[in-house]
Amino acid sequence: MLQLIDLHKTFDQPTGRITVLGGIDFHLEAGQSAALLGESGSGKSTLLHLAAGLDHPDHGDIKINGQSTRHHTEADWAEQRRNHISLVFQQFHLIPTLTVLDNVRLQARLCGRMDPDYEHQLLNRLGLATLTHRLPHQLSGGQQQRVAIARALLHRPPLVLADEPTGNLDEHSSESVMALFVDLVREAGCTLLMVTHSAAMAAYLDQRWRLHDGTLSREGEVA
Ligand SMILES: Nc1ncnc2c1ncn2[C@@H]1O[C@H](COP(=O)(O)OP(=O)(O)OP(=O)(O)O)[C@@H](O)[C@H]1O
Repeated sequence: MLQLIDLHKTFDQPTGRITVLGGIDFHLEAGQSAALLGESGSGKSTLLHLAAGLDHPDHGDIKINGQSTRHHTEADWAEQRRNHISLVFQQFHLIPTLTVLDNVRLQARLCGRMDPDYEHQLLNRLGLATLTHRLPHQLSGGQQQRVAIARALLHRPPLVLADEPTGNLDEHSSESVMALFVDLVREAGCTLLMVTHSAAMAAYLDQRWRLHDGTLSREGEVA
């Protein structure tokens, strides 16, 4: 489903050029979930951005569903994100002028995959059923995160890329929401790559990978 082949990424900084990803190889089968671990600054967000086409590698290839993205234009990537990839990032990127319900429906509408039954189920499971007419600023951080999750899953995208929120939610509520998120991703049959700082969360996923010194290695499989 998602394949990263010899990905290299450097950045120019005032002190010189730094290599963040120095030849990354990674493969995740459809329906599998993987945790991406690593110290702060090890390149986790960079890797996620490359996999989503929000930034591009110096060289290497990203294959999604077996298709190379090497020659993708920005329009191709936008189409890919609209139809095949959902992003759940630390900033929830809700539209402030739209209600909860319209925010939840946003991506499904864009790609023409509305599903009233699944929408009903998602809103209930995520505790949003009574909040559908509110605006994002009338929600807590945790509620906003759950809206972002519902929006990411309503159209059942083949690939979900997630950056676990750390700063603005307390550890307990963050972990319980992310555990529910992983359950929903599994039930929807999506493939998941998730940055997490939590060992408990990582153990909940099928695979664990660690970024260190520009290389990615797989850690012990979870039974
Ligand atoms: N656009 C950029 N220009 C220059 N340097 C960058 C850029 N984006 C990231 N970096 C650098 O690349 C390195 C990896 O950053 P990245 O955000 O991917 O790390 P991370 O593992 O996600 O960190 P954290 O866990 O703190 O979020 C850091 O040293 C960062 O300063």
